Amino acid sequence: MDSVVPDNSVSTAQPSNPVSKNSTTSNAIIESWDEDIEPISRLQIVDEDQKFTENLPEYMGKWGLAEAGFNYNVVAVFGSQSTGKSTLLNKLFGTGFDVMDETQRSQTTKGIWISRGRGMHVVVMDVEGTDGRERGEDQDFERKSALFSMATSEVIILNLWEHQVGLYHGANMGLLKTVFEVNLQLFQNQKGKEKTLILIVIRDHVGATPLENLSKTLQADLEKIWAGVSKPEGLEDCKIHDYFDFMYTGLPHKVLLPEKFDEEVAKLRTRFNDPKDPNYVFRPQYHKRIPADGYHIYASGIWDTILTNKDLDLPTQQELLAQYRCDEISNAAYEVFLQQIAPFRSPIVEKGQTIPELGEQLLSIRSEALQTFDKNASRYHQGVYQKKRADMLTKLNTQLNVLYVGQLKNLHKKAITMFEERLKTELKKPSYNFAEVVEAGLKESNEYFLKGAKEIILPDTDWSYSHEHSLLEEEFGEVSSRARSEEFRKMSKALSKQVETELSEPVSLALNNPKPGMWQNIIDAYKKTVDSGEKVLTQKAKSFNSSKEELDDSRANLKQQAWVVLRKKVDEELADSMILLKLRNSFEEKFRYDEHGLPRVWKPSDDIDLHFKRARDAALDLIPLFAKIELEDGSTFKLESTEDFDYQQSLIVLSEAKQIDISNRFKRESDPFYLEAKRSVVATTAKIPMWLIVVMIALGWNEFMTIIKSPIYLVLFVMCVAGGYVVYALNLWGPLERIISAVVGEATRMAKERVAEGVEKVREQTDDKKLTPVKA
Ligand SMILES: Nc1nc2c(ncn2[C@@H]2O[C@H](COP(=O)(O)OP(=O)(O)OP(=O)(O)O)[C@@H](O)[C@H]2O)c(=O)[nH]1
Repeated sequence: MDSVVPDNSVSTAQPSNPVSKNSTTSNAIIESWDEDIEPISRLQIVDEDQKFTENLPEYMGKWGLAEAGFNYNVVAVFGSQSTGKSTLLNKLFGTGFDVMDETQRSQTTKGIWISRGRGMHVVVMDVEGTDGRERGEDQDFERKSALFSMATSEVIILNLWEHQVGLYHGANMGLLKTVFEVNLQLFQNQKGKEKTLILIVIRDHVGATPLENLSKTLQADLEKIWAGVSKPEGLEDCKIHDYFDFMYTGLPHKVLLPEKFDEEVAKLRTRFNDPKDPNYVFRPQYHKRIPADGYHIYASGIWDTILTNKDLDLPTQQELLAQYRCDEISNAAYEVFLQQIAPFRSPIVEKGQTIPELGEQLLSIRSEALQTFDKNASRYHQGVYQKKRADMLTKLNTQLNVLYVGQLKNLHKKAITMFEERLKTELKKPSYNFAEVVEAGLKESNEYFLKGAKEIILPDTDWSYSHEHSLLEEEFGEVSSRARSEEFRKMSKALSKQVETELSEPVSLALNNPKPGMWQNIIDAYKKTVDSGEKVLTQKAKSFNSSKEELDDSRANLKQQAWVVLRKKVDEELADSMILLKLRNSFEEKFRYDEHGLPRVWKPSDDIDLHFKRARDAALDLIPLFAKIELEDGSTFKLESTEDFDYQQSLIVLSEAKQIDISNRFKRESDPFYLEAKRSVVATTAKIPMWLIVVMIALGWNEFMTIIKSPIYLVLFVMCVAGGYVVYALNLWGPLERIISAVVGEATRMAKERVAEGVEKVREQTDDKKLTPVKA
């Protein structure tokens, strides 16, 4: 169980101004601690059961040392039991270690205690005395605590009475042997690199033997002990000074000369807190280079290793500590890093947005995470730190890579959309050069992508956008070729329309005036149209950056398209009804009109049969002319067939069966003309015969002569004729007719009334007669 002495005044116990290793503080001139000041809190880090405390991190924080980095030192005290170790530490550092009650004279310090020096960044360790009286002959804990102190402290205070000097056992030479041995075990591979300072404090130094003499005696003893220490292989010749520096000091009797004692202790304190003191003990070469924030892990790790009796090898321990702490620091920085990049994930990965200056922001977040890591982890074992840093960088980059890939994809999509929209807008404009539009669009979108992609390539990554860029370029190609096809399609459509317009009239004219050179005229019109179409095509093809093959294909396509349009027009013009109309027109022209184009009036003398036959044959002769598109000499226009276009077949306009059908239908249609012609001859022949006219003149001669001879009749006749002429000339037959009918109607009505009145009168008279009584 950890036992901790309660400290109710931690704040007063804490230094208000942490002392820098390189600065002299007011503590340097403090001669003794005010007895009333609350001692600094202390902690038993290893208890009687050899269990390591779990409260060290808490106490390190409480003492204000957790964030001290390397700016702290560790001192431990060794010595026999009840030699005033705790007293000395309390006086020197203002700590509150238990001091033996004078009356009891029993061991007070059990296990290992730790506290902080007042006003100093010093961890003070009070180690159980090594007398063995309380523990019997069990040297186990002595060795373990020596190992622990040596592994964690820079300065070891070796406390001994003056009268013990020169006595092997009395001066704790056995303990020193242990110290030397464990030191060799711990630092065997670091000869000369890390030294430990042993400050030998001779207590109750009365001064009869000068300190110099005492130190010489002690030094000689130490060399002797060193010689007797069994050394590892390869280190047989190593010297004590390869591993240790020694300092000696004496202190007067505390009980007999308390003031002198306090004075000397105050002087001694400057060695611990005044770097300018020539005997300053915390020289950099003694520092164990354990960052303060990792001290608790290191210390507990050392103790665990000691307990399990494994070989305690400090470099390995330092590496282990570095690994543990670097992981801890890395994880903490990584958590913050994850929180910082979280807001980017949704817009990039889920919403497909691009974030401007993403690279800069990600780099800043990554740098911050690395800086946090570097700040705390760089103090640890360099090999481990560098490796962990590389690991962390990889871990950070893995997370950032998701955003990088997402942003790259979104840039890709946006570049394509940008390109498509630009094409769409530019190609809508009235005059444009396709190749120029495509080139400008490509340049703009490509630059956009490259700018964004370069921006998000972070240093210290193997990221590359070349694959995505090549995919983008492929897609650009597809988009532009789609746009080109679309433009080609539009152009072909426009050309087809143009061809249709240009061909429509000549085809219609030629087919409505059928004659042997008809098809030649149509082909000529076709060639002319195709020529002008080809000119447009060639001009546009330049703008499309078309290859020669593409242009040739387009030309062939144009010819074919134009031919299809032509055939369509021919089919329209030579549909059944149209062809019959054309035949009838031709027939009527020859049959119903004479050579001067005047309508023919058939006379009995005319040979209707012959005329009819000629006209009909001429019309029927047109059927084979219409039936096939061929030139006058029987040859055909040359055009290449393709898979879906059979040119030879397209030359046939009317099949054999169709020709027969049209021929029969026409014959039936033409028959009524023959009959009509015949009837019109009969009608002309059925006129009033001459003799009848002569008879009529002979019979009416007397009346005619009467009118001529009588002036009244003549005048009346002339007036009637003139009146008739006026009515005819002024077109007054209608009104005259209405007047006459109105007059006749009125006259009839009046006549009817008169008749009715007459009848009424007659009836009344009849009735009167009936009513008159007969005079008897
Ligand atoms: N003669 C003498 N006695 C001292 C001196 N310093 C302390 N003492 C007394 O020695 C006794 C033991 O003191 P501690 O400080 O408890 O000694 P310690 O070495 O810490 O004892 P443990 O922790 O039990 O090993 C106490 O009664 C002190 O008063 C000194 O300089 N000279």
